[in-house]
Amino acid sequence: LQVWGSPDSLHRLPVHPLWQSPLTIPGGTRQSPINIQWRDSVYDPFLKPLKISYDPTTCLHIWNNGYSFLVEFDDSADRSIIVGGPLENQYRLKQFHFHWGAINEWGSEHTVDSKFYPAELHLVHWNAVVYPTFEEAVMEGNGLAVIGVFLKVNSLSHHEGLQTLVDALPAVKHKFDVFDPSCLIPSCPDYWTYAGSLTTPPLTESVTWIIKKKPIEVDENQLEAFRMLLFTSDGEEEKRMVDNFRPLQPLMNRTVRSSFQ
Ligand SMILES: CCN[C@H]1CN(CCOCC)S(=O)(=O)c2sc(S(N)(=O)=O)cc21
Ligand SMILES: [Zn+2]
Repeated sequence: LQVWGSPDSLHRLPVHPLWQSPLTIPGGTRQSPINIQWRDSVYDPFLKPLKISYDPTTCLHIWNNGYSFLVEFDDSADRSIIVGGPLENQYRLKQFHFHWGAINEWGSEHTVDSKFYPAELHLVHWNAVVYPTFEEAVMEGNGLAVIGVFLKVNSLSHHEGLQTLVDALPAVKHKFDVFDPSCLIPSCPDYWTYAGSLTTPPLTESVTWIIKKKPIEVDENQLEAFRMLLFTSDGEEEKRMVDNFRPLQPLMNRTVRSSFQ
């Protein structure tokens, strides 16, 4: 158990079975997630705005992979891509998924000034300009780019776009016709960026992280719908899918840059 917060608060963060074994990469120097200390981030005026162009018809299906639920996209051509920001090439959208907690006190993977959000969205893209397959890109330092978006609970803000996903959750093996994930990304262009890794096995140090400064707002019922999912499959003793976030990793010799002053 990680003790979080001041001793008197004695918040005890759960360590999910996925992370009970000390899953560390021997010699890892750029692991994720990390705490983003706002005042230590360095404004980089040469960072470009991130350009996002997704084709909603590339959306394939939503499913539960035992770690999260994810929506996968047809990445056989450059139809849903991001370019600009800290990226040297354009990257193709492969999938997006979420991480969340059992309660609203925690759930995100990254923290900002040591504050957790109740959930975090990851939009995963790969460098198809340089690498012939996604599998190869997963192993290379500039192979992946993941956009992180924090979710914040505001009982007055029902998120229309998220509701489309929430409606599909009960039958998670659900065919999707079209879904445009840009509706889940805040319009505010501000982001932090740093060199990191996958936060699940294989934990490869292949991710350029782009963490949006502004969260999206969702309502309590929408987050509760995430917590109804299961880690387990039919016939197994039910285990609710919650707290599927990796513990914070050391910053080591890295600087987090910001696109804003
Ligand atoms: C449960 C496995 N999660 C992996 C699956 N992929 C990598 C492995 O691919 C095998 C060829 S991935 O690149 O889609 C990816 S991104 C993230 S995260 N949380 O860091 O945004 C985790 C994962
Ligand atoms: Zn993730």
